[in-house]
Amino acid sequence: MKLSTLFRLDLRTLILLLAIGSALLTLLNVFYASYQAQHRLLLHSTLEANRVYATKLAEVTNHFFRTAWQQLAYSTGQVRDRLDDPARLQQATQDLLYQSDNFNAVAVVSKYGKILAAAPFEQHKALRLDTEGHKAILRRRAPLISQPYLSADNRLVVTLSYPLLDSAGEYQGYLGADIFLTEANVLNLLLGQHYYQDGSYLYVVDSEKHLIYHPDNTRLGEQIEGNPVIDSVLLGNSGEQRLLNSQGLDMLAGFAPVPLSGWGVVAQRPTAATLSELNAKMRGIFIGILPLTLLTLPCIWLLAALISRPLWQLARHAQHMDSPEVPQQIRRIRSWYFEARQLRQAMLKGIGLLHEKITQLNIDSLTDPMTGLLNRRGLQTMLDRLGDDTAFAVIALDIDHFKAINDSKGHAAGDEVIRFLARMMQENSRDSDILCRSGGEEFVMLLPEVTLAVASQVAERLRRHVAHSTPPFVDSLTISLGVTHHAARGPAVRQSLKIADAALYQAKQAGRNRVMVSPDGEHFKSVVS
Ligand SMILES: Nc1nc2c(ncn2[C@@H]2O[C@H](COP(=O)(O)OP(=O)(O)OP(=O)(O)O)[C@@H](O)[C@H]2O)c(=O)[nH]1
Repeated sequence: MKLSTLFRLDLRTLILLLAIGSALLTLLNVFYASYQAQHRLLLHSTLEANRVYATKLAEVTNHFFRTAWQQLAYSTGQVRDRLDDPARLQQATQDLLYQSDNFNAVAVVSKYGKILAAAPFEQHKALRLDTEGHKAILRRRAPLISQPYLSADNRLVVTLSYPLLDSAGEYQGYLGADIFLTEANVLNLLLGQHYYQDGSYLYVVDSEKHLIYHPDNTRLGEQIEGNPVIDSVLLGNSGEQRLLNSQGLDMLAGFAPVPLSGWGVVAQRPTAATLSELNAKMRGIFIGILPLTLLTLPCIWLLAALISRPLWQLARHAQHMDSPEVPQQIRRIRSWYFEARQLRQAMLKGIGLLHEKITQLNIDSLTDPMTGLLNRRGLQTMLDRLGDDTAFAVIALDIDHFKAINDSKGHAAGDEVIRFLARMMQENSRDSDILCRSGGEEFVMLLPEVTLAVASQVAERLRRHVAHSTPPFVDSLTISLGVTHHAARGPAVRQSLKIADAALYQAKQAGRNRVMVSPDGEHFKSVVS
């Protein structure tokens, strides 16, 4: 089955579909484009915000280390050359611990690894530290920030140390300040201000990719592999990146290094959380414009219907252009815009020409071209129109000795004489009479609603006029006529025509130039004027 038959689309449906379809498509297009633009903008702004935030916190942390070392440096000045004064050492450690919230524990350690003073854990005094971290501090003899390590009492700790030199510049040990990563500490204070409710969070890694700070405390100390952002920040880079993190989550991350500690700060937000906000917003917009859209669609529908209506009506009438009522119906179509008006005018003109042509063809097919009288087909058509209910008189007539005219004056002259007689017939008849050239020089006249007596007078008058006329090419012209009457609902018309012919024959036989009347084909009577 053809597609066109399956979907019988007329112009009106097509315009409606096109108008509503393009309106909806435009709407969807605008909606999609704005979604895409918002999507790009949101991802970009989230990445940018995270980068700025990570950079800020990295700077704050770096600044903290600088001031912490200054604090340690100041305190080492207090205890230098007094390592043999336990009370003084103890006082200095306590002062360092309590003058700020920066450290969870402070200790003075001798160059042999022995704790000379400790706060708040005074009982640790005289302990010897032999962890790798402390050995490294003693070996390096420089301000250091340790890797996170498990302390003797099972705490995850980072130690900031500052070397203790006597007045001669001789290395005596170090002043160490611990930050307990799993308990309340300065890093929590610095980093914990982050706003977590929108799904974003912050974490810090040390130079060996251990988590030093993370909202999930249980992950502290965990070493993270396979995270491109961590790899980048530990190379000293700062920036922003969309990535799949070590747990396979799509993240929007900003990152920045902490130069003094070699740590990296990463602020990130799950992409899904970011986009869900956008989706909710777009849903809101969609719901917001929905009423207007629903209101617009009927308007578009109405407009499309108004535009298509005249075209649709014109197309419908075009299917019946030959019908006589169509021009009137087309004139009534309200063509309210230029193109429809032009189309209507063109159709009316076309239909007018068509009807003219049809009428002309009809006339041609029923008319004798030489005389303009009806031909045999025309006569039959008129008889059909009269029908059975109309009575009429029949006059059959014929030019006398026409052959002689033809022979002596020529065929063209004979034609001219025939035309002359046709004009005489027209002049001697009424509009309601039916005049026909039934053969070469033979004619028939039907006189509707006319009695035999009147028809006899008409025939006689015509005969007289012809006989007294001045015909072309010949000196005189006479005709013979046979008259009869056809009654309503009478015998067949053919029969009446035969009777008129018979009467004509009798007129010829009786000497021509006369009228012979016969009511029945058996009795004939010559008309005398
Ligand atoms: N010029 C011309 N002659 C025609 C036409 N049709 C028929 N004729 C001629 O008309 C003549 C008719 O001749 P006939 O039938 O013998 O009749 P007639 O000479 O009129 O003699 P009657 O009728 O007995 O008086 C013939 O010569 C036809 O050729 C026509 O259209 N034009």
